[in-house]
Amino acid sequence: MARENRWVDPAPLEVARPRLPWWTLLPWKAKLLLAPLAAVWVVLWLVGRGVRLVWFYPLTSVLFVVGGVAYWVARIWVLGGLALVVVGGLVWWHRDPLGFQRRVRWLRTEARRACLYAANWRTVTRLAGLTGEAKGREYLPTLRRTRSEWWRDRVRVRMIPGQAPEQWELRASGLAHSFRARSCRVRQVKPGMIELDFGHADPLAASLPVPELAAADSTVDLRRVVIGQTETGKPWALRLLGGQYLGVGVQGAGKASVLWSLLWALAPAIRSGAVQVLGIDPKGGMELGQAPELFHGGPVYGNGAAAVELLESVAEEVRARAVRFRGIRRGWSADSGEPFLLLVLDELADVIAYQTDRKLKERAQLALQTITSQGRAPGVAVLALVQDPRKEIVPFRNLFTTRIALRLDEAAQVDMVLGDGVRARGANAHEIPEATPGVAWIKEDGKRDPVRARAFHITDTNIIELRHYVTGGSAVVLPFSLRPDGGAAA
Ligand SMILES: Nc1ncnc2c1ncn2[C@@H]1O[C@H](COP(=O)(O)OP(=O)(O)OP(=O)(O)O)[C@@H](O)[C@H]1O
Repeated sequence: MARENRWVDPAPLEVARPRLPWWTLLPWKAKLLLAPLAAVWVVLWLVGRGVRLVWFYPLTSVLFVVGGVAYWVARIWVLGGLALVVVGGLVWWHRDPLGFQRRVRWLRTEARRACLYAANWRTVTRLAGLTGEAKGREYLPTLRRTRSEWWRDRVRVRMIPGQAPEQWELRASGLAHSFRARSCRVRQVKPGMIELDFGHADPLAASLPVPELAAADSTVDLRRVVIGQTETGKPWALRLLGGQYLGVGVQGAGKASVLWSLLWALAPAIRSGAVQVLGIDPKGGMELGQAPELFHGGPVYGNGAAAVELLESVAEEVRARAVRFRGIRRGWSADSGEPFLLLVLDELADVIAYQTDRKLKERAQLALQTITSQGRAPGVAVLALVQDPRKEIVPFRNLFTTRIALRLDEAAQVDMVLGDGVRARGANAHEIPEATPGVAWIKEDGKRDPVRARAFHITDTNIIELRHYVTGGSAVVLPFSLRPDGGAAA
């Protein structure tokens, strides 16, 4: 019974009929007339493919043509020369792989394009769901220019219509795995065009020794204070004039190196009095107490009334300067005759969140909000460091124009510090290895893409050198065991 009811395919051998191109249906006379046009089109298409090939593989094309001509003229010598070049290249690569990769960038670019990206592009984009289909036609994102550096490949992509960079950001991890990279970041180049950054190595893996202190009579450009290096090898510069900085990182993330690198770069201006640094160190002086001479009037140790009063006095100065500048100048400049003020808060949470005295806590929050929101024009900047970025701890994170995420514990913390969507653009501060303190992701207001950089490594010896520099050699540095407070002050 069951057998009789079984469904039988009425046309088991019927397959999808192939769709013939429209021109095959034309009468033969029309085909004859259109034949020369079709021939011209085919030739133009071939020329276009050739030009494209030369554009993407210039070196290989030149070598191919020159090699072919030379081989035709003098066979044996060319073969010998070629063998020598190959063996020489292999020896160089074996002895100095990094130098080889740095110098022979063009070769690497073309080899990686041909063997990795062009070879797998279609399959990977299809499997990653980055292709599209409309009216029976498949749309593929186009692989454009590629550039290989020793630590990353930059791959430009023309997206298909209707696609957004965010769709690529969602697939970034899968793309990295498919193209055998450690990471993949998506950058927007122009409408419809993105650049994928496939990282293979960390250019910030080695710590950066601090440069020599600038000559005492040199001027410091407060719009460009260099405190380290970005992953592309450019200086990591802070725009102190008009900027408010929040640095967040777990214990040992290297927050102090951001602070000391900044003071190091400002040293000539601190020495001349053009910049006055005010400091609060709630950890009893463990950090700022290493160089108290750098701070105008000495740092305040602790988070009590003295710390809050200092904050309030800076807030008052912000208001007073605004009144003094009114109608005379739009913002602070060196010729105003007033020093630029930099307020350094080593552990912000201790001052504005962990206060047991509620009144002090409110006063501290109010003063700091005034400074960060109004300090730009009167020439007052803040560098605040904190371990915990939660809203309950720093309720006014958005008042800091630049946020620096050093190593963090969780992905959610990255969003809290850098803002929504920045992590999707590659800023994985929670993945910074413990072995690279001082590495950070930086997000500046008004700039779409975050930057990855590392601060200079400032040692205890450097800090002593800095103290002598700023005091003109009069700093008294006691050996650790002789310090009255067990190491904090001199
Ligand atoms: N930029 C850097 N390059 C290399 N090493 C660094 C750098 N910054 C810090 N370190 C090293 O990492 C360790 C911890 O650094 P640091 O004290 O600056 O961290 P932190 O975030 O301030 O920690 P904490 O919150 O406990 O004060 C130190 O041993 C220091 O020498």
